Amino acid sequence: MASLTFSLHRQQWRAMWQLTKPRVVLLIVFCAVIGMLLAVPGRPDLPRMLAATVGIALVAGAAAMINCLVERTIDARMRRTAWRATARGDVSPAATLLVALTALGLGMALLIGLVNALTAWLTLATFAGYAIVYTLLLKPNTPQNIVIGGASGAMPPLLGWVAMTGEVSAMAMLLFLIIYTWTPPHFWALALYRRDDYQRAGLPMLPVTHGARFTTLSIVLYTVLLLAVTLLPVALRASGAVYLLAAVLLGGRFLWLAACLHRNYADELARRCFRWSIHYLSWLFAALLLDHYLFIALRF
Ligand code: HEM
Ligand SMILES: CC(C)=CCC/C(C)=C/CC/C(C)=C/COP(=O)(O)OP(=O)(O)O
Repeated sequence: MASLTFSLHRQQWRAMWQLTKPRVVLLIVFCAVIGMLLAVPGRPDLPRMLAATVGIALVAGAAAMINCLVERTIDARMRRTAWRATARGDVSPAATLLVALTALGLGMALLIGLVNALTAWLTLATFAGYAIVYTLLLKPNTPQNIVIGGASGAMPPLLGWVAMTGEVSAMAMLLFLIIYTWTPPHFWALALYRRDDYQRAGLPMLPVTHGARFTTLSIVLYTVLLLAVTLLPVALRASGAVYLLAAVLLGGRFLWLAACLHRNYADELARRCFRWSIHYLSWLFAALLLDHYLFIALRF
């Protein structure tokens, strides 16, 4: 097995890297790091933070690789994913499994050895939630797949928080709740303009099972819920005016796009909505952090 890994060509390593879904993992890690920084009032413990960041990134990348491995036949049937090395057969399942398990092992070792046990076990549960529960059980069987499975995608800021404090707090759960309610509009916007892919692959995504009209309405409702949830940190006095302004402006644009999509569906608009979901989450978390540091600076 070991010689298998080392005999991979440079091109195959590049393909393996793509299987980790690097851009998704980047945003996951960004949210985890913000969870870490929000958890501590002053200067964070940098070595612990670095170990937690690399550990979470390795486990998240491993989860994405297992997802690509399990879904290689389905991926081959979809235009969006047919290029993946697992779907094309450019890397063998055994090599993919070995690299993923190595990343998982390294990530867990870092979390257990240099962070804390609670973070390590919660990260492992998140791995299992995505790579096994979502990928194997939920995704092929129910249109609520991402509503339930979204729980694993929502874990990163909570993991970051626990990495720095060793415990789960109300604010950590609130950060989880923000990503949890963000996930359905994020994914359904993409599933709408990719519905032919999902139909061909035989996956019961909401636009395939319930049609575009029901899906756009669901996006609007979840976006309203998201806007409400993002106001909770202010209601609980954990965040201030800068964050409030960002949450209202960013959420307002998300809701406006969702409403336009529901009123007048077009694939291009769904694509814009999906792209905005990513910018939205990035800016919202950046605003949480800015607000946190402004609060500290003004207090002293
Ligand atoms: C179960 C929950 C989720 C589902 C089902 C989902 C689904 C998807 C899908 C299908 C794509 C397209 C990927 C591609 O074309 O390669 C995507 C892209 C993306 N997702 Fe998600 N996602 C989820 C959670 C998350 C989370 C938690 C984050 C980050 C915090 C995230 C960030 C992104 C980013 C940044 C992209 C763009 C990737 C690129 O441009 O290559 N997603 N998502
Ligand atoms: C911290 C940690 C261990 C996190 C693991 C959780 C994780 C990687 C969540 C990402 C969610 C994601 C990439 C969904 C893609 O949906 P999909 O798999 O349906 O998309 P696809 O059709 O592109 O494969």
